Amino acid sequence: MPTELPIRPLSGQAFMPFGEVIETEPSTMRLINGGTTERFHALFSPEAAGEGARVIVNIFRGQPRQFPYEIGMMERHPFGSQSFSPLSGRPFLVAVSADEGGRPGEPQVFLVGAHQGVNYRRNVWHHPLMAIDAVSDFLVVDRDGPGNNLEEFFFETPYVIREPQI
Ligand SMILES: NC(=O)N[C@@H](O)C(=O)O
Ligand code: NI
Repeated sequence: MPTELPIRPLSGQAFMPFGEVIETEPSTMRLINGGTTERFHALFSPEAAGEGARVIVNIFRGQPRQFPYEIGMMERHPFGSQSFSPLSGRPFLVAVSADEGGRPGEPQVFLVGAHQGVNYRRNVWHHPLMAIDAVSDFLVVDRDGPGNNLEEFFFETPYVIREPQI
């Protein structure tokens, strides 16, 4: 029987072990362009490890997940970070896990607001993109280069999440 996972509110604190929340955090703001622009500075630093690696910027167009949704697997990218910033003005879901002896522990699921993004630090277990409600575009900053940058783990018994209340 799949274990149901709660969907938690996202905060920088709660997400700290896994990466960064990309948002207009007041403490990061500095005025530029003669005071006409607020720069929320250095929210995270992309990681791209290995000879010949580079940071790249992509757009992912995600199909909405149907609920109840089974989280049957997690993945991680050993050579680089990966960030998702919504371009369609809709919230989305992320699931992350601590590493437990080389496999993901029980996932933690967060609802990410339409004006927030997340950056998964290098080698952090996460579930692939989970768009909700409608086809949604995301600006994705991650790593390109030689080597296999994808490790997947399939759970013996999937977890399940219900439709988030938005
Ligand atoms: N495979 C791919 O580029 N996407 C995943 O890494 C993901 O986290 O969505
Ligand atoms: Ni990924």
